[in-house]
Amino acid sequence: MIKRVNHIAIAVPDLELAAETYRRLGVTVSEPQVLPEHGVRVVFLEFENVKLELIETYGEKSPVASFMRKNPSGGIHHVCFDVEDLQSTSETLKDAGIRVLGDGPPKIGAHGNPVLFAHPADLFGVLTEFEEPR
Ligand SMILES: CC[C@@H](C(=O)O)C(=O)SCCNC(=O)CCNC(=O)[C@H](O)C(C)(C)COP(=O)(O)OP(=O)(O)OC[C@H]1O[C@@H](n2cnc3c(N)ncnc32)[C@H](O)[C@@H]1OP(=O)(O)O
Ligand SMILES: [Co+2]
Repeated sequence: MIKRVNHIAIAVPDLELAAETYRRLGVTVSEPQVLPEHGVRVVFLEFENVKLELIETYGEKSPVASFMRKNPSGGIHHVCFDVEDLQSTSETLKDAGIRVLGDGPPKIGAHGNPVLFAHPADLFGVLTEFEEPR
């Protein structure tokens, strides 16, 4: 089901400051993207072997707001895996007793691909995102 790591996300209190910090460390940083449907602003850090996603809360109902209240300096927020088929992934997760978050169809993520999230309490304390590359 899981093919590879797509990205690791770090929640930050100030996206511009975090982006500038990584630029100074020699990292290629994308332009900020606003994703109102996900309640975040995001930039990507490009590495040879993996992408990192820096996320900042956006809007009144950001799913990251509560995490930031508990972790005001920021912290590792989620890991994302590529999967072949999101529908069968959703069914496999549910069969394994792992809660899939949200009740509608998968949202489109920052890369233009459908994504879903599984509850951190059911995956060893790690919020886990699954993405189907198209
Ligand atoms: C950029 C777009 C997209 C992409 O394409 O890559 C993204 O990545 S968007 C990223 C933001 N979106 C999401 O996070 C969506 C899924 N998340 C959620 O639905 C919620 O955040 C949540 C996981 C259900 C938590 O909701 P919240 O309102 O924060 O509830 P609580 O504060 O009560 O948390 C419940 C429980 O879970 C623990 N928790 C919360 N967040 C995390 C986390 N990131 N990692 C690990 N654990 C987390 C929290 O501490 C609570 O634990 P207990 O206190 O033990 O109950
Ligand atoms: Co993500």
